[in-house]
Amino acid sequence: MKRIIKNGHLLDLQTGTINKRDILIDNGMIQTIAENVTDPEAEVIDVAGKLVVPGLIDMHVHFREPGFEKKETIATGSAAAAKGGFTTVACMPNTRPVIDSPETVRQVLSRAQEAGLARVLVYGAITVRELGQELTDMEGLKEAGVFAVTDDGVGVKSSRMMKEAMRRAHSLGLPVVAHCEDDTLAKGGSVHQGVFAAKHGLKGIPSEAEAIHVGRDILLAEDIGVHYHVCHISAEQSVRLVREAKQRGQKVTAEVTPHHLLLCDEDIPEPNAMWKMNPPLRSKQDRQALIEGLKDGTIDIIATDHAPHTSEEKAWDMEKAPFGIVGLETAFPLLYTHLVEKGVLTLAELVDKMTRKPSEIFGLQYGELAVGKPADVTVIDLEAEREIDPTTFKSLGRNTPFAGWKVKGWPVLTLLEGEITWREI
Ligand SMILES: NC(=O)N[C@@H](CC(=O)O)C(=O)O
Ligand SMILES: [Zn+2]
Ligand SMILES: [Zn+2]
Repeated sequence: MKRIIKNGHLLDLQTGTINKRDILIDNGMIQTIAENVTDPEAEVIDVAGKLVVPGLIDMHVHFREPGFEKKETIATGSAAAAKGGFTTVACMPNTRPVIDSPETVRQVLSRAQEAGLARVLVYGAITVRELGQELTDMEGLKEAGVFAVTDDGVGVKSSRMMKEAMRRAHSLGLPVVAHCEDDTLAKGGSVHQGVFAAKHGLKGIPSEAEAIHVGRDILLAEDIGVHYHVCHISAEQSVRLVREAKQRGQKVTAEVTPHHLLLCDEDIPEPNAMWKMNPPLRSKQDRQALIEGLKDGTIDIIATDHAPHTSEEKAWDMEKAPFGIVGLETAFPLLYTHLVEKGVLTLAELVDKMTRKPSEIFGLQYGELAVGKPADVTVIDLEAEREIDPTTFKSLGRNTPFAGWKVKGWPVLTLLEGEITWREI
């Protein structure tokens, strides 16, 4: 089937300029991009005045299937992705069973295929059941389709285990993606060790709990040459370590979440698990360092760490409730409103860090609007302003601290390989 996305405002990521263009899609691929395209066989969708960008890519989501289908399923997570303007997402393996076997990888991929609303990439675990005791069969995982390995949810405790994992992953061409957390420092904490923790007498998680792993892993990776990627970077010290490693030419990359870019511990109104996530919201100064790191390229990409939990679990108190907040359906409007409109990032910088750059660092084929590429296209209404209302989410997770925030820049049309996955235009 042919489609024309007509009169869109296409953003040139290099120059930041916007050009009015039509996109002709045929057979799931972009066939033509030009000022005026006509084709009598094509369905025309007029998106006059709306921003047209490559389908957004989120390299860090938790879809909870298999095992925790009350929190999210691959189908509901994919629907949330589509509504949020995402066409490609990468699923973390901390499911039950953990995605540590080829069989589970195949199961997740086939569920994603059935749902059909997002392109789902799958991370395999580094260690069996993410227990840090024994490496997974990375070769088998790769054959089954994983593109990278991680034990997200927990840090890999043993340096020896991490080093061996890096060697094995590197020999297979798999990036090692790390949740950096030294649990001897972090254990029992529910918020950042800082102003808020002190005020409320809560046990804090210090920044070093993250930075120690970042530093350790950079040292371990140096000789091996593996692509090492830091998940949800949150502390100033970690940013510094990644910056230095990059300056030395090491293949190190990092991601930051929308919440760590927009919030700090002082923004937490009172102890309430909607504000509980791992790593925790850190200090104002850390938040500033993340923004600087993103601007100077130390931090490569933005990823949501979409982590749905049930309302029941998130109603528990701060110490008992699970860590995590959802992100797919709010990421773009939040970042557009609070970073682009306020002049912190340009629109081209924001879009780049959510499309082209993730594709580049992980060697994917997506994230670009160009002839001959898969037609992953997201159309955004930059003027539409709405309050964030968790009851309207496609995600089963309603856990967000951003409920009630009035934001602009909502995705109104998402196409995955030319097929409509979200539309309100
Ligand atoms: N980020 C979180 O707060 N929670 C994640 C785990 C993780 O990303 O480490 C989860 O699985 O719920
Ligand atoms: Zn994590
Ligand atoms: Zn995560």
